[in-house]
Amino acid sequence: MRGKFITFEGIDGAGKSSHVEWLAEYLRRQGRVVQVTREPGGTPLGERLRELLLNETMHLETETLLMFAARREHLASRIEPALARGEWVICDRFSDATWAYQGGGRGLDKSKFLALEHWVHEHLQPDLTLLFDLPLEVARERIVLANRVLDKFEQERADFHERVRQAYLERAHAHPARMRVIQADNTLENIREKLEEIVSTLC
Ligand SMILES: Nc1ncnc2c1ncn2[C@@H]1O[C@H](COP(=O)(O)OP(=O)(O)O)[C@@H](O)[C@H]1O
Ligand SMILES: Cc1cn([C@H]2C[C@H](O)[C@@H](COP(=O)(O)OP(=O)(O)O)O2)c(=O)[nH]c1=O
Repeated sequence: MRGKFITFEGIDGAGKSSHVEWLAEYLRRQGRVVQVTREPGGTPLGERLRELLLNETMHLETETLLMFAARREHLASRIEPALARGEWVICDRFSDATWAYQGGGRGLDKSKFLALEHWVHEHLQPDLTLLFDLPLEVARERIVLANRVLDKFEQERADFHERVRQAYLERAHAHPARMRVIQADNTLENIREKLEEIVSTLC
């Protein structure tokens, strides 16, 4: 049987990475074979593109095309084969991030996003997308506390991140069967309980 494809989304500092490995372990304890991966990245070529995407300034369409180029490679060499083998794939960000960051944040024309999405993965969408949502100030505070080096996107102004957040919520509203909004301004424990409940509906 084909495996399940789960993606994590949300603004920077929402807490996605804190739950990705935890969810993988939770599913492994239930006997699933689980791969954890991320975008941009997930393949040797994708990781090289990630370096460029997170550090170099470039034209918005170049940025969008490189995100989808990395995704094409990721799907072909890693995600699709794993799902076909019956494995589950958990991916830290996928196309909803392009919708939110390049579309909402930077103002990419929606029709261009939709054309690329159709080209790159017309027949595949995640089985479940967990959208970590929280007020911008809480996410910012967490990033400051973690003392992490900020990449190109994290260095953007607050209004950029607010547009990203709103674009994610708009997308979740348009795809209620696939996307579940997690109230991420909550304790790790409460969030994990919620994730267990949601994921149990997939099994
Ligand atoms: N529910 C939470 N409550 C408090 N701090 C959290 C919570 N979730 C994550 N953090 C902390 O916030 C920071 C950012 O979390 P992270 O998982 O890296 O976010 P993301 O991957 O979404 O950017 C980390 O230092 C993490 O320990
Ligand atoms: C997948 C993807 C990510 N991004 C951005 C969002 C993030 O700021 C950045 C890298 O994501 P992420 O891996 O979440 O960074 P970190 O490990 O620092 O938490 O790339 C886009 O702008 N578009 C995309 O399509």
